[in-house]
Amino acid sequence: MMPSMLNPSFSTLFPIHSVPNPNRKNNRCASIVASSTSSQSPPNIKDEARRHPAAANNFTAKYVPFNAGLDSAEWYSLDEIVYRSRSGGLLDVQHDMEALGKFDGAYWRALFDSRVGKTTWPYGSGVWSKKEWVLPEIDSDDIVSAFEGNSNLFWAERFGKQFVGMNDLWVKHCGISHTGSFKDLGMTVLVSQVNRLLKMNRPVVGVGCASTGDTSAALSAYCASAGIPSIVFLPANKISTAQLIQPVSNGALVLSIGTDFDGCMKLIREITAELPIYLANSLNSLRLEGQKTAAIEILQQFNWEVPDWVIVPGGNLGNIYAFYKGFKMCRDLGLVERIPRLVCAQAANANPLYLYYKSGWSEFRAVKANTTFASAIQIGDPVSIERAVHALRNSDGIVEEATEEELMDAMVQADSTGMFICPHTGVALTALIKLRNRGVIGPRERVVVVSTAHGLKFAQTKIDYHSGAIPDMGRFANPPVSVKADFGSVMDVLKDFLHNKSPKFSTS
Ligand SMILES: Cc1ncc(COP(=O)(O)O)c(C=O)c1O
Ligand SMILES: N[C@@H](CCOP(=O)(O)O)C(=O)O
Repeated sequence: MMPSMLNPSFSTLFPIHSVPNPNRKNNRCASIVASSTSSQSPPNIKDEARRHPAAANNFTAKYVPFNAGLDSAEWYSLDEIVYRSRSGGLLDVQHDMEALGKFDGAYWRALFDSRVGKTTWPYGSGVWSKKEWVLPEIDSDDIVSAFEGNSNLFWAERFGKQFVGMNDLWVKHCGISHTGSFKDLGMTVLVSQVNRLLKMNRPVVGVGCASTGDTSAALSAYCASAGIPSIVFLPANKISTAQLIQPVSNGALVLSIGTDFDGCMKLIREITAELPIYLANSLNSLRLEGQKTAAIEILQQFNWEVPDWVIVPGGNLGNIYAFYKGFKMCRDLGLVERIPRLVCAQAANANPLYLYYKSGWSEFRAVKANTTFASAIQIGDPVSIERAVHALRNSDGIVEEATEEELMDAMVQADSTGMFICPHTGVALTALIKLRNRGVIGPRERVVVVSTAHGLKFAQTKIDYHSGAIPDMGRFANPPVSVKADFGSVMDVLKDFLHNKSPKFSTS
């Protein structure tokens, strides 16, 4: 690897510029930009980016069969429409690591750090701030972005101390995002590439996915933003109202189909093989290039220190591999020296990976996924099973599962410490509780739990828990108290409450 002294400085190669205020009079940049825009329109951040093109570099990426070596004879340009290898296996996006490795870890750390918190197009996005590692060849003009990523990584102090006896527990809140889940990270990449393909007149009439509610929300939003038709296949009555209204609002063609997610996934694969509809599920390895940036962001937020464990809820199983890939690239390119141990957490009602893990990776069987409150991971035949196994085996990883009561109680307990998490994050927290109880994770280890969606998408599930509507559940319910509208009745309730909270408190 080239020592940093020999490298051109990153600010020479990738200049960072402040963005002019298009409304400001006598804007210094206005006259320069005017030549590239219509005389009527004020300059915007894309115009500004055009004025400062990144220096030419030789970074490239291509599709290869999953797990192929660096010299794979089978490969495809990212401008081809291909989801499977010749043998029908998964694909992976392979970067030119030799070209990237000409710059040392310090260089990449400084470059990525320099882009955080800016509005420079497209680097203000947490995904596109790592553009060279994501889609190095795409023109910045073709990118469709809502400046996703850069999600908060917060210290879960009270949950850590009270429920798992830990002082160094963190939550990476990928649900605080444009459409309320981590899917935005992958969808900005996929839809940007489709935007590019359309400009190249490639045969694409729209983009489609099967979904348990979050992929469809992200797909419809990014497509709507770029004016590209989107089509979503949803299992009827199996996603939350908040998730359903997202693609409806964004103008997608919404098909509510009388099957489960696995049935929808099978259908979309058949349909995209027949019609020029581009497939947006994580079977398409482009998505994972965006999702892997959450792992890079975690390292960055810890000032490039590596946590001991990262726990990720798993369904179709693309994300666990995306995390592995992000961590591995950081290690291979010298940004950090090791990778964390990964835990994939599944709902016991939809646990094919867990069963495979328990069999010592000897026998994989798809299952019929049963209904779970963690509805976005109600998946029995995950498309990325090989990717997940690779990630876990190479990170000394573990698979855990959570029953319905465990995942709901964990969610509610986390909420009681000030979070408002989704049930899938409840699955991940259950895995943490179990691994702490068994002593696998130590009290002083640094753990990151990945929160994958916003709790507001699952408000009804929380209402059902707290109102006692779910049989045999609700140990930690906190239902509203109905009280008559008079001073005495309100005082009675408050005295009772304060006395129970603190027996020392006495109002008599
Ligand atoms: C909220 C949420 N959490 C977790 C997952 C699991 O991610 P993956 O399918 O990549 O395993 C999904 C989607 O599947 C999801 O929507
Ligand atoms: N939870 C997902 C399921 C599909 O996963 P994908 O990553 O393959 O698109 C969803 O929200 O649809």
